[in-house]
Amino acid sequence: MADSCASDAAPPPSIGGGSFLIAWQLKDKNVLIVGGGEVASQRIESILTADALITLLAPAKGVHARTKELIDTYPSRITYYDRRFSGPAEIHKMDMVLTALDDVNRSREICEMCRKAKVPVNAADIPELCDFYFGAQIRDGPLQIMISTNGNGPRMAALMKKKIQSALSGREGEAIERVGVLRAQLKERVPGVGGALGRKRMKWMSEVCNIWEVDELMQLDDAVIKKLLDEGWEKDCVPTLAQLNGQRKRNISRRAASAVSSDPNQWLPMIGSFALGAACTMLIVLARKK
Ligand SMILES: C[C@@]1(CC(=O)O)c2cc3[nH]c(cc4nc(cc5[nH]c(cc(n2)[C@H]1CCC(=O)O)[C@@](C)(CC(=O)O)[C@@H]5CCC(=O)O)C(CC(=O)O)=C4CCC(=O)O)c(CCC(=O)O)c3CC(=O)O
Ligand SMILES: NC(=O)C1=CN([C@@H]2O[C@H](COP(=O)(O)OP(=O)(O)OC[C@H]3O[C@@H](n4cnc5c(N)ncnc54)[C@H](O)[C@@H]3O)[C@@H](O)[C@H]2O)C=CC1
Repeated sequence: MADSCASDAAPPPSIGGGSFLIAWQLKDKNVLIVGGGEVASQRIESILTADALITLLAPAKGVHARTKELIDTYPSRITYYDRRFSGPAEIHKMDMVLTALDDVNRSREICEMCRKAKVPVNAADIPELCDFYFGAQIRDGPLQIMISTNGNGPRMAALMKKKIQSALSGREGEAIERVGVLRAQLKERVPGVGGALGRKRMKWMSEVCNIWEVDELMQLDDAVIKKLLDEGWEKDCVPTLAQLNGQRKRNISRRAASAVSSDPNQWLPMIGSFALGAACTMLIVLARKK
């Protein structure tokens, strides 16, 4: 009986086949990089962006100029050893291991050691042994966009990056930084986690982000933030920047603000019906003229 039920049931919608995208917090964590070539230099730069502590193992004669420059520039972040990888003891205190070697067998061995020690590993030359992949990156302050083709076409990831970059103004990072400050000050004003208050705070923050344009969010300095919290949060509404600046006397209500802000599905049909109505009227007028 149970079997026949199971066979009648529709198969679940396909959901797998991707990788898990996360923003890994590596600050002050230990990352081992084995190899010092050009690929290693790119790895070092990515890892430095996340404020990790790097241990670098590579014989000096194979160290790329850019790698050398990074070692010299960030001595407090990179501990460099002029030698080869020696064995499993190297990975024990590590939170992450990266290999960028011209020796695929050694790379494979290091991956196996890491798997045994349950330390996440990326081998630049062996995708099938990687616990995670690097991706093309767009960075603008706190805004971080990673493009991954899941191992299918790294060059395509670089090209997609250019496309996405051209759709951005370059001001989003600063706007997001200001939103971060507003968010922190709101939490300071109304502390607490979860519950009805948490829901109200989240709804209000979402509304601000929906209504205010990127260029307006950039103007959220301390004075504007205070005003927005006093005139908005405290009065249970989300005024626009123009309204905050007193360009219109009356604050729009929270409901009205939502109606303006929310999705175009609400107002596009209205514009459509209006246009259709206007077109019909014109046709009637023209027909009458004939
Ligand atoms: C699986 C992965 C593992 C990992 O490195 O984590 C991997 C593996 C390999 N890449 C190889 C080749 C190239 N890699 C690039 C460039 C990038 N590769 C990156 C990531 C990744 N590369 C991971 C998957 C990411 C994804 O699928 O999205 C980027 C996105 C990020 C970064 O490296 O930081 C960075 C662009 C960043 C930017 O420009 O912004 C270029 C182009 C170029 O240099 O311009 C080429 C030559 C052209 C080509 O092959 O496309 C080869 C040798 C293949 C061979 O021997 O034929 C292997 C090994 C293999 O595939 O066997
Ligand atoms: N994932 C990616 O995006 C890409 C991956 N690759 C692959 O990445 C690997 C590295 O590429 P490059 O940096 O250009 O190579 P490279 O030849 O410039 O550098 C290799 C480095 O590994 C060091 N090394 C070799 N054996 C070592 C050991 N046992 N211990 C410590 N260091 C050791 C060398 O001294 C050298 O510094 C290659 O296998 C290449 O196929 C290449 C291009 C892109």
